[in-house]
Amino acid sequence: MGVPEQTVSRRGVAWFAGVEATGVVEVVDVRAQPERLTEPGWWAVVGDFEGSVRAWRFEAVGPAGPGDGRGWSGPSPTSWTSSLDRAEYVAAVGRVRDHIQEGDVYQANLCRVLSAPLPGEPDARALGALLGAGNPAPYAGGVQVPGEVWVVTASPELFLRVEGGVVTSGPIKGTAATPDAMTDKDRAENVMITDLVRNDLQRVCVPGTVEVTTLLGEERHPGLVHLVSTVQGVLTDEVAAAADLWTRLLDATYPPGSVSGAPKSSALDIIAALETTPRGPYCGAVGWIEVGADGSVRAELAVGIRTFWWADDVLRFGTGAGITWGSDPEGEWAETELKAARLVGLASGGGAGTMTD
Ligand SMILES: C=C(O[C@@H]1C=C(C(=O)O)C=C[C@H]1O)C(=O)O
Repeated sequence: MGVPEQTVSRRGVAWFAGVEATGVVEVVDVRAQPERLTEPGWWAVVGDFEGSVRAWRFEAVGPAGPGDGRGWSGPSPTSWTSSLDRAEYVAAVGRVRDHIQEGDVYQANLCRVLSAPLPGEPDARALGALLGAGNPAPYAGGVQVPGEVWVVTASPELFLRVEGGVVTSGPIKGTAATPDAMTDKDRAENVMITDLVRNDLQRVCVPGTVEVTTLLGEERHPGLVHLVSTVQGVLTDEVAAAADLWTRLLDATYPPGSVSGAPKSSALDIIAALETTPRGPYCGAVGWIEVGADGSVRAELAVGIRTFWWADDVLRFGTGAGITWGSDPEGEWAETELKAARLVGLASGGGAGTMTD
């Protein structure tokens, strides 16, 4: 990995937002030991969609170089398989629409996980460099601690930023290949989730301070366009000063609304019933938390979409779409293909796409 052996710390690397960190000092379960994240330090964070959120404290933190993608040797483009194939995904979209008709939910984000065999722990930083060159993303980064975590993200979506006592979230809903292909259905999807995120943030913010500062902003990302809203609020003094700040923030907001659905609890039940494999870090949280010497907290956690993770000799990547009553099942399948094609192509050595049906 090009990481120097540390004497007191374990081997590991994390990179986010122009920072590269090496040498792992400790790992904590964020929800069970939130007070550990009030001590000064820089932490890399990875949360599974299913609920477990861990943070690794790093010893040495400095500016990140561009990295070198030449060390990456990915799976063959034809070796990927999907947890739900085209027919199964289309049928599951129909089931979500049945639930919408029944009044159980008005949106659910339905996902599938692509996997490909990749024996031997690969070099996460090398994949990060490759994606950085071929698919730049605002929340790009990654964490590799051998035997503990291996995640590389090209996420375009902000889950939580905390800075100066203000919490910000940037829910994305609405995906199209070009701006003119964005429909009323995409706008409706976004508004539903923006409202949900407002409600989530309200639980930890001073009443009246939660605002939608951008509604339905259009953002271009490599190969696609998204609708992005921004919601922010002022943390209550009690929450901002709490030793269990991170438990409170996560209890209010986790898992992210955009990759769950609305109402969130019903959407989570439907997802658990229809999806056939855990999402893991996909649709969870990936990013960093920095606690200053004065105890001040800065953090930026992305929604773990457009994200690769590796374990047990298998490389994985998730892709999904928000389903509403207005969904066309084949169109939603196509949207999941669009979200995966470029990144999976890059990780497969610039190969021919996802080839999952
Ligand atoms: C689930 C994914 O994306 C989510 C769904 C989106 C949508 O339906 O438009 C957009 C961004 C994400 O919140 C994914 O990229 O895999």
